[in-house]
Formats: sequence, structure tokens, C-alpha cells
Amino acid sequence: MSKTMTSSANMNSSFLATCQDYYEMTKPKVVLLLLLTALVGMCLASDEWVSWQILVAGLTGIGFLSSAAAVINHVVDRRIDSQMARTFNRPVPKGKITPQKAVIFAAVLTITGYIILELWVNRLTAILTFAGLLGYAVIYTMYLKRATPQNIVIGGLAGAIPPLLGWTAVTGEVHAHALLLVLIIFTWTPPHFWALAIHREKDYARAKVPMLPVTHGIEFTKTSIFLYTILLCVVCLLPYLIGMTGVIYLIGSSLLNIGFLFYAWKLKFVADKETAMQTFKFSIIHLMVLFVVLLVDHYIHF
Ligand code: HEM
Ligand SMILES: CC(C)=CCC/C(C)=C/CC/C(C)=C/COP(=O)(O)OP(=O)(O)O
Repeated sequence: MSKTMTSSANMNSSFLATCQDYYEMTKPKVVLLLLLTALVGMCLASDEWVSWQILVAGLTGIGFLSSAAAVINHVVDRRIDSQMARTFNRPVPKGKITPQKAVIFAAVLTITGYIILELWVNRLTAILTFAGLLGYAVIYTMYLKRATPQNIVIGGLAGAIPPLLGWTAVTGEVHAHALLLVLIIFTWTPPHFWALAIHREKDYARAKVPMLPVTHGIEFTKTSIFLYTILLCVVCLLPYLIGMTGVIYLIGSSLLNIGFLFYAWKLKFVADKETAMQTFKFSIIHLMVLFVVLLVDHYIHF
């Protein structure tokens, strides 16, 4: 192979590696699940099909602003991230992307996302999505995360907002049913995160982040997870009880909640060293399938 071909192959692979680093900073799997919940908010907002313009522009705008929030989180948390086994390899603490470049990337995503929402969706959705970005990138990351073990309870509101964003994208107004979907994710967040925090307690202690298992101990955190999971089961019943959903949702959500309760119970009373991580992984399946079930229930009436 000639020298020019080798060096252009090297340039291509380093360009791809850099793209991969930028992509990683957007927390793509988290954003994908957020977008699923936004999509469900859109679909449930109306009995008609969502227009393509709202669907594409809405999800792109919400996706860009959520990704921007995740990138800012990478920049602000670079010191903490460099001290934790789970995160030390991230592009900013590893020095693969400079904080300046990451901030420019976040700014481009924010401005583009906001303009898309303002021009092709509506102002209410643009403002609420921007509030979500501020809630996560500024209030949670810069302040709450370092200040109180209730950080993820309060900060969870930002991550819970996407179904409302989807709803307002379609109707232009806030509706109680959309707030109920927000409440489901809001109640789901503590057991979701604290299960992981138990598994990573030493990481958080080393980085001096006041997560619940560090400040109040593992047993207290397990009890909190169990109680929040019971609360989640009650909240998940509400859409059926108020007539917002039908029998498919009742059955689907009940099965999922039994699964989550089983893990939360096992974690509290008969845990082995895998249980916390299993509970965390199940929480993600729970929320994902729950929102798919909401969608199925909406389109297939009994
Ligand atoms: C304040 C609220 C939240 C906190 C503190 C939190 C925390 C975390 C943490 C620390 C991880 C591990 C990431 C990793 O392994 O690098 C994670 C993973 C994840 N979270 Fe959350 N989360 C929150 C809200 C949400 C919300 C609202 C959603 C979606 C609706 C979500 C979806 C996910 C998904 C899909 C993963 C797996 C990501 C992967 O495997 O790469 N989280 N979360
Ligand atoms: C516009 C809008 C809806 C914005 C919200 C977007 C968003 C990306 C929410 C995700 C919540 C999350 C993964 C928190 C973990 O942060 P962490 O810093 O505790 O976790 P880490 O240690 O893995 O970085």
C-alpha cells in the first residue's frame, strides 16, 4: 500500500473515532429512551395520526436539546467522571475532546434544536424543552448533584418531561394526561438510579458525590427503592383508573410492576451482589416496555 493511501486511511479512522467520541457525549441510549417517551406523548395527545412535520421536527428538536444537555453534563462533570471507574474513560476526562470543543458542540445542538422547535413545532414546546435542558445541565448537574442526596429526585423532573414535550408539540397546550405520564417517569427515576448507585457506591464515595448510598447507607437506599417502587405501582395504575387507558395497559403495566417489585423486594431482603445491577437493568426494560404498551393500548381499543 502506498504512503498516501495509508495516511488517508489513518485520517479516516481517526475522524471516525472523533465522531464516535462526540456521539458518546450525547448519551445516545438515554436520549433514545427519552425520545420514545416523547413519541408516546405525541401519539396519546390526539386520536388522529401525528403529522410527519411535527413528528420529525419535534423528535429532532427534543433529541438535539437533550443531547446538548448530556454534552454539558460531560463538561461540567469532567473532574468527577475522571475519578469513577464507570466514567473515567469518557472523551472529556480522557482528553480526547477539549471542554471548549464540547461546549461549542453543545451550543450548536442547542441553537439548532431550539430553532427547529420554534419554526416547525411551537414556542411552548421550544421553551419547555429548553427548560428541561436547564433543569438537567444547570440545576441538576451544576448544583443538586453536588449538594444533596435528593439530587436525582428533584433533578428527575428534567428527565421526566419528554412525554409532556411530545404532547405540547401536537396540541400546543399542557394537559393533565401528559402530566400523569411525567409523574410516572418522575416516580420511576429514584429506583432506576439508586439501584445503580448501590452498585457504584464506592465510586461515588471516592468522587465525593453525595448520592443516597454514600450519605445514608446501602440499607436505607434499598428501603427507599422498595418504597418508591410501591409508589410507582400506584402511579402506574392511575392512567387506567381515570379512563385514560384501557385493559391492555392495565395488564401490561401490572406485569411490569410485578417484575419491578420483585427486584426491589429481592434487593431489600435477599440480595446477592448481582441484584442491584439486575434491578437497574430491569428498570430500563420496565420503562421502555411500559411506554410501548401505552402506545399499543392507544391504537388497539377494547
Ligand atoms: C435524574 C435522573 C436520572 C439519573 C440520575 C440517571 C442516571 C443514570 C446513570 C448514572 C446511568 C448509567 C450510565 C452509564 O452506564 O454510563 C443511566 C443509564 C441509563 N438511563 Fe438513566 N438516569 C436518570 C433518568 C433517566 C431517564 C429519564 C431515562 C429515560 C427516560 C433514563 C434512561 C437511561 C438508560 C436507557 C440508560 C442506559 C444507558 C446505557 O446503557 O448506555 N435515565 N442512568
Ligand atoms: C431537554 C431534556 C429533556 C433534557 C434532559 C436530558 C437528559 C440527558 C436526561 C438524562 C438524565 C441522566 C442520564 C442523568 C444522569 O446524570 P449523571 O451525571 O448523574 O450520570 P453520569 O454519571 O452517567 O454522567
